Amino acid sequence: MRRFLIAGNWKMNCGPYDAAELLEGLKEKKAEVDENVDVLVCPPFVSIGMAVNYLHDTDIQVGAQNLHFEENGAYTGEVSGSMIAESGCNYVIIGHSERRQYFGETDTTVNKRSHKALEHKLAPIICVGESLDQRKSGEHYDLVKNQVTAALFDISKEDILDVVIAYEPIWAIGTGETASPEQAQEMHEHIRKVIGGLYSEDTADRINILYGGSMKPANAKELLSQPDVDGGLIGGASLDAESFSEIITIAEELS
Ligand SMILES: O=C[C@H](O)COP(=O)(O)O
Repeated sequence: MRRFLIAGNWKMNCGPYDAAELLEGLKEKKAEVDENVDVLVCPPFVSIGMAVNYLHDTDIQVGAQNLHFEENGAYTGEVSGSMIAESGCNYVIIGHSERRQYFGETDTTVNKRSHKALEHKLAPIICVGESLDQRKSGEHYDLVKNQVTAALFDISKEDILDVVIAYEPIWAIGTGETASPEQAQEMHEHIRKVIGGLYSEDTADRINILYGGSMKPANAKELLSQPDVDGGLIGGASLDAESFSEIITIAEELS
């Protein structure tokens, strides 16, 4: 039985002071969360330590937004999986389209990072999704299939159970334009079939597939009601304690 995962990706927002304010608001509204819903915030690296300390007495977990695929060494500006795990995180976002677009992330590095995350018992939230042009030209299903297949290369049948996939159509990220519930469901079902083909149907049934792209309280119910939508990876709306907690409440009501 899958549980909803409501994850906030803060992106490059909220240093420690702003993070404290945001988490204070979130704690007031949602320190306790229904047992069928997992809640996660992914602050920038500099705010992770503070968030972990701040949230230790709540049901809210903390994750990172990226990790390096090497263990340690001369990689100025990078942060390793062991450092993230040691900081108290249990999830890490990998392959977000913004990293693919601005920082040269490829399917190969997404796969390497996913292996490294799993090695450190961090659940990788692997992001996939198409651009508007790719959707218009009808290549979105193949593209997402290839992204998922490449990301999961050589991941064992045991480790796959800790992987989370986030479907984030690039055209819906930060644009206010959301995939319709039908579009989200179709792609999530497709992703589940791809995983079923790579592993087994039973395994695919156990994997959480999140939707990301302008999810907010006004559209969360419809999106989360789709049978293959198991939660959200939420950008803008996670920066507002009220909106984020409203989405959590919607998930609780649906679970
Ligand atoms: O990781 C989160 C996604 O990029 C969605 O961002 P958004 O909710 O601001 O559209």
